[in-house]
Amino acid sequence: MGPLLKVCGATRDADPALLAGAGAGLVGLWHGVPGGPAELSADRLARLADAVRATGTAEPVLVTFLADVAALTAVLRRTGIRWVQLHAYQPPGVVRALKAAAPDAVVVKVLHLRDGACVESRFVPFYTRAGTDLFLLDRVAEDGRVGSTGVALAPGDVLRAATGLPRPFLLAGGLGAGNAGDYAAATALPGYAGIDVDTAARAAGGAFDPAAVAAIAAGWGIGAPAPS
Ligand SMILES: O=C(O)c1ccccc1N[C@@H]1O[C@H](COP(=O)(O)O)[C@@H](O)[C@H]1O
Repeated sequence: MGPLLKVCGATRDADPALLAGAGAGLVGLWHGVPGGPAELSADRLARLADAVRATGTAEPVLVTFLADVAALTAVLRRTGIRWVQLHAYQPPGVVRALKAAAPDAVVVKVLHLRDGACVESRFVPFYTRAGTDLFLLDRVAEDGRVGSTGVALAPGDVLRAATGLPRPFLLAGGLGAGNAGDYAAATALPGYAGIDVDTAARAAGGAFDPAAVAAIAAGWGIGAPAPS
C-alpha cells in the first residue's frame, strides 16, 4: 500500500464523494471537538461515515478530543467507524482501554510539536505498548491551539521527531501541494505512511476544493486509493 492522503473536517453531504474522487483515502470527521467549526452530532457523524464508506475507496476517521473510553466505544459501535484519531493530550491509558474495548479499532495518536520539540516524546514507548497503530505529527500553534493550524512544521523538527518512531507515522500541519520536497528526508523514513491536511484542501470560502485536493495528492506522489 502506498502513502495515504487524509483530508480532515468533512461536514457536507457532498464532501465524502468529492474528497474520495480527488484522491483522499481517509476522510476525517470531527466528533468531540468542543467549539470546532466542523463538529458533528452523533447522527450526522453516522450519516457522513456511511457516505465515506459508500465511496468504495475511502475510510472514515473519527477525529476527537474525547478521552472517555465508554463514550468513544459507543460512538464507534454506533457509526461503524474503525479509525480513531486521538488529537488531544489523551494519555496512554486511553489508548490501552480503547484497544481493549474495541480491538478492531485503528488508533492514531497525535504527537504535538511545539517550539521544535515533541511534547509527548517521553511517552512514545507507553503509547506504543498501549497499542497505538500509527502516530501523527502535528503542530501546536503559538497560542496553544491544536488541529488545523495551517502552519507548516519545520522540516528538521519533523525529521527529529519521526526518526526512530516504533510505529508508522502520518505528517500534518500546513502541508500543501507545493511543500512535499521540504519533508523529503522524513518521507524517506521507513515508517512514513502519508499526510493529513485540512487548510490547503479548501477554497477561500472554506469549502473543499477538489482541484486543491488532487494537487496535494499529486504533489506528494499519492496515487488513487484502491477500492475497499
Ligand atoms: O482541522 C481541525 O481544525 C482540527 C480540529 C481538531 C482536531 C484536528 C483537526 N485537524 C487536524 O489538523 C491537521 C491539519 O491541519 P492543517 O492542514 O495545518 O490545517 C490534521 O492533523 C487534521 O487532522
